[in-house]
Amino acid sequence: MATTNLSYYDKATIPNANSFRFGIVVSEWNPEITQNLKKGAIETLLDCGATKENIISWDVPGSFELVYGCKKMIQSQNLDAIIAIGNVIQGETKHFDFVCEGVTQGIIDLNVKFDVPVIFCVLTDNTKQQSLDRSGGSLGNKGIECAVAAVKMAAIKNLDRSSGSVGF
Ligand SMILES: Nc1c(NC[C@H](O)[C@H](O)[C@H](O)CO)[nH]c(=O)[nH]c1=O
Ligand SMILES: CC(=O)[C@@H](O)COP(=O)(O)O
Repeated sequence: MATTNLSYYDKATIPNANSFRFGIVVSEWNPEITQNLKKGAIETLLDCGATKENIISWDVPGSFELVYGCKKMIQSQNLDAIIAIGNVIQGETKHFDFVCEGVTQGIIDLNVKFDVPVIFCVLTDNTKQQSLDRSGGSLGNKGIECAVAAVKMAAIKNLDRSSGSVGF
């Protein structure tokens, strides 16, 4: 099923983020897209209770470098979740496939190797219009969706053994 609305969320189902520290790593490729994703993510984190002081942001050259940037951020910062933001648009060659596979597998590896949830906020689109539609356009903003995911996963990260289910 195609994406319908990436921007809707119900704050009643989201934990308060006021005690959580968030990282955002942003690809510089397609900045018109990635900066809108970043804007949506930050606005949503703040709306969910996060403070500006608890949100740190680094830029990397391209989506392929998101993996290394997130790794270094995990190793050097005390974070509860990271949002990896990128936009890969199909070109003439198979390079799209390798970049998408590399960043996807790399982020999976980070979630397995380290104890900080890394949220996959990478648009992998056939056309620029698809990216525009999903970064504040007709289909909403993937950055909003991923910020909500980051808050929810930060809550799970901070569960202690005595906690029960996390009711979202
Ligand atoms: N074509 C896109 C790229 N390509 C660059 C790679 O991400 C990487 O920086 C390069 O291969 C050097 O390692 N990156 C994107 O984020 N989006 C694209 O559409
Ligand atoms: C998606 C990409 O990696 C971008 O560089 C497309 O380049 P190309 O047209 O050479 O496939």
